[in-house]
Amino acid sequence: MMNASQKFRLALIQMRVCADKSTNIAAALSAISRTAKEGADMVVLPECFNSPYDTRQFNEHAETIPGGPTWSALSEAAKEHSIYLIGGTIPERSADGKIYNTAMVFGPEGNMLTTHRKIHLFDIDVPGRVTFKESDTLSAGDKPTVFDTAFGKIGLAICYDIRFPRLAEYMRHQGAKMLIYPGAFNTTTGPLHWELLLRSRANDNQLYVAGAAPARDNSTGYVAFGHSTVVDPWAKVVSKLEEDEGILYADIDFSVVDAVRSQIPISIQGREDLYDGLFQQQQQQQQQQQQQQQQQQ
Ligand SMILES: NC(=O)CCC(=O)C(=O)O
Repeated sequence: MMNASQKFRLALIQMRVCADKSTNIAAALSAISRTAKEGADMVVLPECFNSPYDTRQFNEHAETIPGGPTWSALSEAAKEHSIYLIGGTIPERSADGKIYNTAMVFGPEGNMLTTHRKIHLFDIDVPGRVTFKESDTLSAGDKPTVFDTAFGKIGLAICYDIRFPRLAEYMRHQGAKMLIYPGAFNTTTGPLHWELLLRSRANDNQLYVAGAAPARDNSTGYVAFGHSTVVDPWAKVVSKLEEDEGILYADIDFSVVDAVRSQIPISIQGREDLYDGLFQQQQQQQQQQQQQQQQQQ
């Protein structure tokens, strides 16, 4: 591990996912071991790396956290290689029988630091292009996640969560210097929105943003876009993969976050006094209009 406290080497694993859970876990472990040999301090797996991204398969692949085979394998890998490991996501079966799309985070001693349950479920319908309804089988999380590392604080959210700027803003206010999104965008929205969203969240919040995706497999029902990407606090893409399997490395320096925030100080220039009043006014006007409409009916 690098010693300078704000600098570290990040690795994103863009792997192919198949229907067999143990094959997926073995592939992840082998890639993690490669990243450790290349000096990675923090490693990120993609969304849904132990199961096909398919609502009909989540139940079969779901496991409890802690205690399931994926949890054990990742905990041991983090400890063996002395890395921070963000275990992409897996379908998690909770004590009350619900299933969540959940990311696990392990520290270099193999201890689980936190989990994040996807807050915004991916329910969209673009006719003839892409229709997906996570809420058919998944439940939504209700807690933003920011965790401490030796390098600084990191915010964690999952794929569709990236479309919601207020969640990112909240994590930034909690001290995050990087946002990590394990994500599986698709070939319809990916080309238009994936990089745009990663760069937008970086630009809005002046921090690093990393998106770790599964590799593309054209034989599956839902075809992932790939293109794992790291963006810096200037909103510049520093490293990006195409659609095939691969590992993306980026050398991160959190002092750049502080530099950008002091050079372009938007976080202290916002006119919250103005917006708060304007939003309240707008809400009052909408309520009045609704009341008038109800009276007229
Ligand atoms: N797995 C997801 O949440 C996909 C999100 C996505 O593709 C989008 O367009 O948003």
